[in-house]
Amino acid sequence: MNLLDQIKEKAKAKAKTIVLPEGTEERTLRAVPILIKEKIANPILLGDPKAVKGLADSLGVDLSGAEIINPAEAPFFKDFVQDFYEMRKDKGMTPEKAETLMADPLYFGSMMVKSGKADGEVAGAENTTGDVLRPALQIIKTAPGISSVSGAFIMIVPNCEFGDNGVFVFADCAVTPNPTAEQMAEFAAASVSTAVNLCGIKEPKIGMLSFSTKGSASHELVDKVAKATEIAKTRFPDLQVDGEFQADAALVPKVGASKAPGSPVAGYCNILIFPDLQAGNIGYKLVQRLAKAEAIGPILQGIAKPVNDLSRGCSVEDIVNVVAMTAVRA
Ligand SMILES: CC(C)(COP(=O)(O)OP(=O)(O)OC[C@H]1O[C@@H](n2cnc3c(N)ncnc32)[C@H](O)[C@@H]1OP(=O)(O)O)[C@@H](O)C(=O)NCCC(=O)NCCS
Ligand SMILES: CC(=O)OP(=O)(O)O
Repeated sequence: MNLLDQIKEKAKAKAKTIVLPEGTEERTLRAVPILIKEKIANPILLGDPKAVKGLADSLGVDLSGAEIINPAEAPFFKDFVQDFYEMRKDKGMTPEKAETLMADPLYFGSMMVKSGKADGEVAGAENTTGDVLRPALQIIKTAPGISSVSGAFIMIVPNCEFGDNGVFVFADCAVTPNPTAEQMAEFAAASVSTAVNLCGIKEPKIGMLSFSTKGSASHELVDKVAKATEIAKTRFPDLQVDGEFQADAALVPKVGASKAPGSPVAGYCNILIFPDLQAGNIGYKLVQRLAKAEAIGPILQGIAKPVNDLSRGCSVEDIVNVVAMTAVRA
């Protein structure tokens, strides 16, 4: 059974409820009957039921079995507004603003997860990552002991001898534009949990990426990655992590042995931690498009309850996969 099928099987066993705030988005609607038929999750669509059903009918999509909730008309809407106001009043929130924001499906969806009315949330087929993440970060917040959320992609590269038989975790590809060395170290630790729990990778090996390998270049950007490597080794002594590495030194055994002799992971990395979001986001999209890799994510790591974003370029199948992943983590 391939990795995606394994994840779907795990999701089926959990039968979780996943809220999909983009209830009038075509690919999301097309994903719903697949989720129901394959019993991957119980989906809740947000939006005006008339508009949601109208679009579904025009697309020939059967929504039987899916719950549809119009945020402003939900019986618990006022409670959500009050809770959100209490949560944010020290940050300048007013009752009026809380009411307006809670009518937005992305805020309402995060509140459903926070309150336990849904086990997880998936959005981002039509909204930007920033708009999906902001309510999640404000309402659901980070898991205990974690200060920064990151976004990982599971990359399944066809015909690839590197990584874990072509399976990799890439991070951060979605959240923090310019992480500090401390944040990069946290992303490395969080990615191990994604690699082990979602990908079944038995020996996670982390490469901290740069344009330099073990001091081959001198620059403050390289210093940040070297520092992140040291912090990761000190703060998380069980991790198999090394750097700074160029991508070839991280991935290719021969190059790793020649550029970073003696490194326990050079040439064998299956988790790649990027030095900033430009590199991470560009890197995953290049591998996805040029190597025809399956890119599943971004999977939000370090958040207290599972919320996952989608790329606006996602397919119906991508939505089904990310919902399955979300259900497994719920
Ligand atoms: C993540 C992001 C949305 C943060 O939003 P923002 O509105 O610019 O930032 P703010 O600094 O006001 O943060 C909003 C809240 O999120 C929290 N936050 C921001 N980044 C965080 C992170 N990495 N981890 C945990 N919390 C974070 C802040 O602490 C703040 O919480 P508070 O309001 O309770 O104090 C923003 O950094 C972003 O847009 N990132 C890039 C996303 C993107 O375009 N990715 C590429 C495509 S996938
Ligand atoms: C993850 C990502 O890059 O999302 P989008 O393509 O929607 O910007």
